[in-house]
Amino acid sequence: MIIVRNLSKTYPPDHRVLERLSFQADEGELVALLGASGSGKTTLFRCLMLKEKWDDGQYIYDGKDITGIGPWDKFKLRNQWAYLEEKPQFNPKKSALKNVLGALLFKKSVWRFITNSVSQEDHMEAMDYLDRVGLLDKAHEPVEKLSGGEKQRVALCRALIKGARVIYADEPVSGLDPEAASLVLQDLQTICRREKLLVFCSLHQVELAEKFGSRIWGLSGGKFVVDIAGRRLTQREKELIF
Ligand SMILES: Nc1ncnc2c1ncn2[C@@H]1O[C@H](COP(=O)(O)OP(=O)(O)OP(=O)(O)O)[C@@H](O)[C@H]1O
Repeated sequence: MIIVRNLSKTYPPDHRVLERLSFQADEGELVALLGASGSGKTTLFRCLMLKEKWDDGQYIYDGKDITGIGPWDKFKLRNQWAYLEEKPQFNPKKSALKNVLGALLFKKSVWRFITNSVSQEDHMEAMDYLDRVGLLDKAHEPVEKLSGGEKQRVALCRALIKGARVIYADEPVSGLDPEAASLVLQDLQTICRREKLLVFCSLHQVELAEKFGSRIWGLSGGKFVVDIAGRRLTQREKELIF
């Protein structure tokens, strides 16, 4: 699904953050990305979402070379990608359902989004997606009253309903207690397998990467120092990453 060859990224004037990264990642994979603070995890995600310019490298998505595509093609592709951040942005006073409906209407047409014209079918679809992430009973709660883990699941729901095929989850469980963190990652894992999505998830906690990643990457010094199928890391691997 994604093939990257020799991705390099430097921030001006000469801070080289990513150094000739190459990889292939496919649908159904949950790639847990580990790395110390400042190792370049967010930069990597931003590069893959084409929000940052690359110095160098080749980017193949779904068999097409998208390295130098123009703004319109980028816009179309970005609809297939979703970014889940540590603190998701919502309209806090609106219910979970209305926040999810917003993403659905925007997908269908910008005009419907602006006029907020919701059909019975849209309503059912949004409820169905909330059900998939276990939030049916919170559908009518204002988002500001939801817990951190529940907010993440609303964000995941918005990503799913807009039809995302690749999800970049940037430290989605920082700030959550261990139980809530596990629940969010479990949802991501289930949905990744069931809907055959490709999920990249940056994490600070090794145990969570070991438990939920089908693959684990360790980023250090701008390079992948670990790229393995999900399993317990050895002490040596941990030392390479941190
Ligand atoms: N817009 C920018 N301009 C210049 N330098 C930047 C910019 N964004 C990030 N950096 C630098 O690039 C390096 C990597 O940052 P990045 O945010 O990708 O790391 P990270 O692994 O996501 O860190 P954290 O785990 O703390 O979120 C850091 O040294 C950071 O200061």
